[in-house]
Amino acid sequence: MDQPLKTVITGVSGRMGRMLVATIADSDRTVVSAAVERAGHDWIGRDLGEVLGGAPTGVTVTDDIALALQGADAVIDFTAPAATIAFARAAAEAGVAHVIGTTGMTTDDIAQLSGPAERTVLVRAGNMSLGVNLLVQLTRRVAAALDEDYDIEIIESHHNQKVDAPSGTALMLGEAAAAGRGVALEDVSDRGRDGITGARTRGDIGFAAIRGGDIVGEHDVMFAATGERITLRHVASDRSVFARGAVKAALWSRGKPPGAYDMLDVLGLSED
Ligand SMILES: NC(=O)C1=CN([C@@H]2O[C@H](COP(=O)(O)OP(=O)(O)OC[C@H]3O[C@@H](n4cnc5c(N)ncnc54)[C@H](O)[C@@H]3O)[C@@H](O)[C@H]2O)C=CC1
Ligand SMILES: O=C(O)C1=N[C@H](C(=O)O)C[C@H](O)C1
Repeated sequence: MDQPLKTVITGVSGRMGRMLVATIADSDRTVVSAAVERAGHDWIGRDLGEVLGGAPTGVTVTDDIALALQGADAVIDFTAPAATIAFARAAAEAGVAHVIGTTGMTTDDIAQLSGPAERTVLVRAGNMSLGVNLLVQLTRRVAAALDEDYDIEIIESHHNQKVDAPSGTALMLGEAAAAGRGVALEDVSDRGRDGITGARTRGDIGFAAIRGGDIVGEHDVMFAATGERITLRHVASDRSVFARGAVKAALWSRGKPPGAYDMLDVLGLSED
């Protein structure tokens, strides 16, 4: 068997960072080799196990990404767009695979990942769960089978701490629906209805975002026509589905050539 994958976790005190530490602790194929938080965070300089309320692990939380990447095989990154761009450059420099779950990235942010992806393996997805990635493929197929008599609406629901909208998953589903229809999402996307909006434009793909309580992540893709409605739905009730997908992507990265990949590649669901 291969040596356990030496994995760096960024944003380690966050909702996903903590879930990743727990997921890796349950695996004999990966170990946390370093843990990163933002400068000034009160976990910096402290033992990861102790700040999580357990036994010491020997991993000291750091804000120095270059140091954290030394000798590592992969970095799993669920943080924020500016941090992720900086980490992509550092991972490319260190030749370490970069698994990105961060959402809310603009087109310009994403363009800044193409240089790093020429130098290392970069896997990025707005949702790392198997279920959502299957839903992406189903959405593309249903959109291809139906014409514009079926209005496509994407409704996402998340917890009250989420900072970006529409969710990364909603945008993945929108891209899939647009691809199924053979159009560019940017040409048909309707993201901000408020006031006297006028009637719906035929062919648009609409987005709606709900924020409340501790909702982990729910996504509906609705195809609404006169007289009938089809809804494809995914409900995440536990963040472990995202963490398991991210760890799978990190393990998959081993030995792969540099390039930009997504979870469809990792899961073998890519149809292109
Ligand atoms: N692709 C997927 O499957 C999923 C993606 N996400 C996305 O992951 C991101 C994080 O989500 P949560 O864990 O819920 O957020 P969170 O706010 O709980 O955690 C983010 C963490 O990143 C840290 N951070 C920010 N800037 C940093 C920097 N420069 N260096 C080091 N650490 C830094 C913060 O201090 C915080 O601990 C969001 O963009 C979210 O949408 C969340 C769940 C699943
Ligand atoms: O912020 C979250 O929590 C989530 N973010 C991702 C997204 O933006 O789609 C994935 C998941 O839905 C949870």
